[in-house]
Amino acid sequence: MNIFITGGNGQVGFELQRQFAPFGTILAPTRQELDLTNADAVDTYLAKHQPGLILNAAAYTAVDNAESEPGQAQRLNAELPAQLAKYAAKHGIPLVHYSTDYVYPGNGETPWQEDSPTGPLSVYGQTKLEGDQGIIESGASHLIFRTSWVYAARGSNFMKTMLRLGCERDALSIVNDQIGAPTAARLIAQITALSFTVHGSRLSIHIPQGIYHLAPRGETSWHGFASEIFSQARKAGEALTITPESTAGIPTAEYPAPAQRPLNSRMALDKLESALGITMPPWQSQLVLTLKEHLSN
Ligand SMILES: NC(=O)C1=CN([C@@H]2O[C@H](COP(=O)(O)OP(=O)(O)OC[C@H]3O[C@@H](n4cnc5c(N)ncnc54)[C@H](OP(=O)(O)O)[C@@H]3O)[C@@H](O)[C@H]2O)C=CC1
Ligand SMILES: Cc1cn([C@H]2C[C@H](O)[C@@H](COP(=O)(O)OP(=O)(O)O[C@H]3O[C@@H](C)C(=O)[C@@H](O)[C@H]3O)O2)c(=O)[nH]c1=O
Repeated sequence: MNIFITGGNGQVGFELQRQFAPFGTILAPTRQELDLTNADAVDTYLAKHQPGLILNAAAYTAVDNAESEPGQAQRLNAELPAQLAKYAAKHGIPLVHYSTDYVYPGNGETPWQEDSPTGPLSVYGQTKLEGDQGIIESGASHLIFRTSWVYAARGSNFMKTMLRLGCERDALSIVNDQIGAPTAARLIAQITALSFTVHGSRLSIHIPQGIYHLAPRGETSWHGFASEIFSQARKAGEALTITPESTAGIPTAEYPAPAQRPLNSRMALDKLESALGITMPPWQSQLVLTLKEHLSN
């Protein structure tokens, strides 16, 4: 069976390639091989390769740039998922898609449920929400995993930015009033694989289809995440110029950016945990693993 992974070179896509390799032939074309902004090229690719499963890990993830490039974000985050879902529905194959905490409005302190009212604050969040809606409306067999604050040993992410700045700077100011859960890309791929069963040469979704929050347990701020990165990196022997005392927590208002971020990115995990019969690990334990992989590269 052909397993079509979009965004296979990204943080989540790369981990999906590793997780799903035992289950079929991985097709993960690079941007040069298949430009996903070209809808006709995507249709031609699907017709040629006839995948038995689609894992859509491609997205326009540059949150600030999306404000000035809404057309690109719309194509990647809204139209592409709907296009893939239309194909999946027509051919009776499952589709997995990844969405974000940025679809929620960010008010209050209560964790969002999967059916909480949405209210994106940014072009990125709005286009991602439209992607979710396009999949649900398509009638395809699907899983939509809403995750948050993704990081990995590869790609560009907050952990790697902090490790770089932590070796270059004496002091850093980091927002401490946006609260959420940093999620390792590897965990996302592992949970995705756990959601499938093997039937002969085919894979099928074995939990009820729909939207699931996918994040580790616990919560922190970006400042808390940075502090844990610095603390674990120091323990692992990294020569950092930054110290815990020189890392200041600041309100979002003091870190102006083109796109507004939600303050409350807490996401309830009960639906995923009960569907899979698991307890998600604490976010700190995932950082240990990812940092170890990064430092060994
Ligand atoms: N990063 C995060 O913090 C979060 C991410 N998510 C969601 O998780 C999913 C995966 O995110 P993540 O792995 O971090 O994303 P990345 O930004 O790491 O990867 C995105 C991938 O999409 C590919 N891509 C983008 N545009 C095109 C294009 N025109 N043609 C072909 N490929 C393209 C990129 O290709 P190339 O390698 O060539 O750039 C890259 O491989 C996304 O749906 C995202 O919205 C949800 C919550 C948090
Ligand atoms: C580098 C830096 C960032 N920050 C803040 C900015 C921002 O509020 C926060 C995180 O920075 P980032 O640029 O990683 O933020 P951002 O790109 O908004 O991260 C988001 O990406 C998309 C794709 C998602 O779906 C979200 O879940 C989330 O992970 O840290 C500081 O306060 N100080 C700093 O020195």
